Amino acid sequence: MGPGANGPSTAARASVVALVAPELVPDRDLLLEDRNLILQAIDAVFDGAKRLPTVASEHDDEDDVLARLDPARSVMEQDVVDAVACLQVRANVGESIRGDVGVRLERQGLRPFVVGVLSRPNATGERRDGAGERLVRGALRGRDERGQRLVGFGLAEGRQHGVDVEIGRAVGSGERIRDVGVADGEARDRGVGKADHESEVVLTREVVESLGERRARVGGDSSTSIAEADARVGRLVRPIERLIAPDDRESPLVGEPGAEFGDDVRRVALGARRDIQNVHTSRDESARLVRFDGLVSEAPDRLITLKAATELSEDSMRVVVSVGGSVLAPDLAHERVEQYADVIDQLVDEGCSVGVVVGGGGVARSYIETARNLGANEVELDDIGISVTRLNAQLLIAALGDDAAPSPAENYEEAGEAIRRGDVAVMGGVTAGQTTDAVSAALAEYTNADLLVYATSVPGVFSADPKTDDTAERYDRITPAQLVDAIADIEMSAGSSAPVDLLAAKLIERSRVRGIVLDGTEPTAVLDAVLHGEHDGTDIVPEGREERVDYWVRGE
Ligand SMILES: Nc1ncnc2c1ncn2[C@@H]1O[C@H](COP(=O)(O)OP(=O)(O)O)[C@@H](O)[C@H]1O
Ligand SMILES: O=c1ccn([C@@H]2O[C@H](COP(=O)(O)OP(=O)(O)O)[C@@H](O)[C@H]2O)c(=O)[nH]1
Repeated sequence: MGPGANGPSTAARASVVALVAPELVPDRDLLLEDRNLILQAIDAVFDGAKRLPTVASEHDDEDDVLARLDPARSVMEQDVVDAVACLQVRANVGESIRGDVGVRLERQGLRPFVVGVLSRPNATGERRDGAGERLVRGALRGRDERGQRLVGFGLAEGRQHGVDVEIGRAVGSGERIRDVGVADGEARDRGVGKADHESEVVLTREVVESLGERRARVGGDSSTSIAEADARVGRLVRPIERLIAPDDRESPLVGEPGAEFGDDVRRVALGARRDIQNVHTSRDESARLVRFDGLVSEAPDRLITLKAATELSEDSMRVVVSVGGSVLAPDLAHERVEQYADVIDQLVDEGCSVGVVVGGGGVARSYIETARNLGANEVELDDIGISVTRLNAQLLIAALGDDAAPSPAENYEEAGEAIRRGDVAVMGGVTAGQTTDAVSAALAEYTNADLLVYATSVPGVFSADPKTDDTAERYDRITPAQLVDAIADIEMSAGSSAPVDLLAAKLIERSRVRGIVLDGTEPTAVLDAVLHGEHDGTDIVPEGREERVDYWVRGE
């Protein structure tokens, strides 16, 4: 099914997907096709009068429920993607959305648990005349009374006057979550025990399971499950959840095209850099909003504009993190790898696009030494080193789960694609004659990264090797040219040690990316450096880049 085959709203959506992430278009089509199947399944549920109780929360519980949400983790966690449900509510649902849209995750044998409230049209629960389209969404996380984690993700779109479509998505552990339901606020507020409201849709576990089994083709030879496709589209829309507060009411973006949002034009995401001029951003209490005039006028529907606009967040900072093998897996302890995955998750949650390049560390050196003693030449030794870096990359991928592309990227193009898709790209070495330091610098250059962080086993770049020279002094700040000088004399053989290798330094010099070399033994050091610019290592500051004081993700 091609974009547009489902009428204007499908076309609009497809065009936005094409705008912000061209490579997702096939997935989107897949999703829509599957969504129709899901709809049919839902109809069958209705027809069979197999309705389940609507969200059974008492109104007063709401704040308590919301207070228990755990905002720190991402929706797309490895352990919660087992069941993905796409819900498409019947066409008339918008007519009756008056109160909140609730998502219920119900576990077998336990009282239904309302994970959260997706949105609230306005404070009084009344419809706003003439307010036009609105987007409601939420990422809802909580723990039930037994401490098990529940995650719900919902995206609903509606219009005040005759909704055209509503989409909800919920993600939960298949083990624990039996049903996923979306019910309109009126029904919810009444605490209806039986589903008797027209707009209620309940997707049973059976439906999820039967559809989840179905494999669908996505382009060429590859195939993917609904869950995979949906998770990918989920990552596309994830920035929306971050950008609009759950109680977002009358978003200024749902205003007149061309409305002013101040002139604090700041960072824009890759898509904006490529395609869109004239970006205005502003902040208000509840949301960070971005507007770009061109798209507003071209967009078929302002709702979609809102989606695209929020996608291109000012906070979308691109970071490449180089994690030395010696800091990622000094002794192959899983805890350290997990800590790094947590740090990367947090960067993603903060709105960063992240590429990670993983080194080979002591394991690579051991292999190289053994192979050298066996007579292997330097290129062969490098190839062995590369294999180990990729093994280490796989450890990190295992820890990152669904946030990461499933295998280490083999080249920069692949890594760049993964990043544009919204995945964390993880890679190891690529070619003999260099180290992963150079890979990181090249990836930063290729993806036009804002920042390149080297998490290594020394606390920065020194005037000499600090492990052998007591008089070595750490540079707080260094230009790429000075970096080249500082490391020019370090020997370059397979497995050799330098804070950053010479090729990397040259690439940094060429691309003028800002860099930091820091001690990555404590993974949170990377977080502080990226989010706040705080670290005890060495800043690599290309000439002419010193002025960027608003650089950090949290520009305080
Ligand atoms: N001028 C220098 N400044 C900092 N470190 C240096 C310098 N010269 C050599 N080194 C060595 O570079 C190494 C960098 O750490 P390494 O173990 O290679 O980390 P990673 O595995 O993170 O790449 C350290 O062993 C350090 O002793
Ligand atoms: O693109 C690459 C990356 C790595 N390597 C080899 O793999 C080893 C281990 O990688 P690296 O030094 O980056 O790991 P680290 O010591 O930084 O963890 C290097 O010494 C090289 O021999 C390579 O040849 N090409």
